[in-house]
Amino acid sequence: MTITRVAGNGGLPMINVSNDHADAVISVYAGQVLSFTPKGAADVLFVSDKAYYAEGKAIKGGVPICWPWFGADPEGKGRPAHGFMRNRMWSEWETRDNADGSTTVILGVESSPETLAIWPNAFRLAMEITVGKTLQLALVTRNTGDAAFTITQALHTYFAVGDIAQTTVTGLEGTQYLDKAADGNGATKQQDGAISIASEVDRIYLGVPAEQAIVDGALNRTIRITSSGNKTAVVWNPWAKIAAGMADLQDDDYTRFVCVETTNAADDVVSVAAGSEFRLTAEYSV
Ligand SMILES: O=P(O)(O)OC[C@H]1O[C@@H](O)[C@H](O)[C@@H](O)[C@@H]1O
Repeated sequence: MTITRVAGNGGLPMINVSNDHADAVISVYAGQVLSFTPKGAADVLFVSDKAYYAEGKAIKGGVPICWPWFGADPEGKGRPAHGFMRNRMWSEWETRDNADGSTTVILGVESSPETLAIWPNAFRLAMEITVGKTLQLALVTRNTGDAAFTITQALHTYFAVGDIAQTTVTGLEGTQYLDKAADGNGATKQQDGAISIASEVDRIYLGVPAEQAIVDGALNRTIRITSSGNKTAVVWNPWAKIAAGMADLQDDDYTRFVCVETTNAADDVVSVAAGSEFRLTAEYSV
């Protein structure tokens, strides 16, 4: 038995996965992976001890899903930042054990009169999660309507680090980025060397390669990220002042995580034709 269904924090439905390779906690609410712990290793993901576990609120940590838009409402209608999937109940669609000892859980949401009132497009959104030696994620958008629609999106992953001051993000050297912590609409800047974080960092990297790494000198480990379907990636750490203003973070939590997000953001807008699907994938290994 690799899967146990439990009432998790706040009574939210969660799936615990435990197999020969790893343990994981997956919240059906928000379609969100909260923990991925390869056997013998520390958790790859960070979740705030002050996270909210309540309908209508986003859980601070793990792998929140931003969909069908990343960041502010693209139409300026006052709808919530990062879309409306990270704060609603999803459904369990499928679970299976695979021949290589990994376990797959598929969660999903289909459009309903309620979602159509927020965003007028028919869809079927699936989050495919495979827990094995690595954590494999696929966010699959199917257009079930009769006209194309566009989306931006993110796997807004909070990676656990031992100490942000001893952490660098590699793989984005030489790429251009939009600096949201300065003037996100200004000219792009070029990444010079590995990214080290010593103040607020909120950047959309453009034209990114398929691999990045988080090199953690405190935990003495490297987390590798391999992605597909994205031309952009976001690196975010709020640093002290913004973290202190977030009720669902402890003041010093900013030292314990970095978000390296696989995204379709900024001008990386995806058009999904009627009847077709789009896959955004990421794989994490340590
Ligand atoms: O606090 P939220 O809504 O979860 O967003 C967190 C951050 O998410 C990042 O992806 C954005 O680039 C930041 O601008 C934002 O502050």
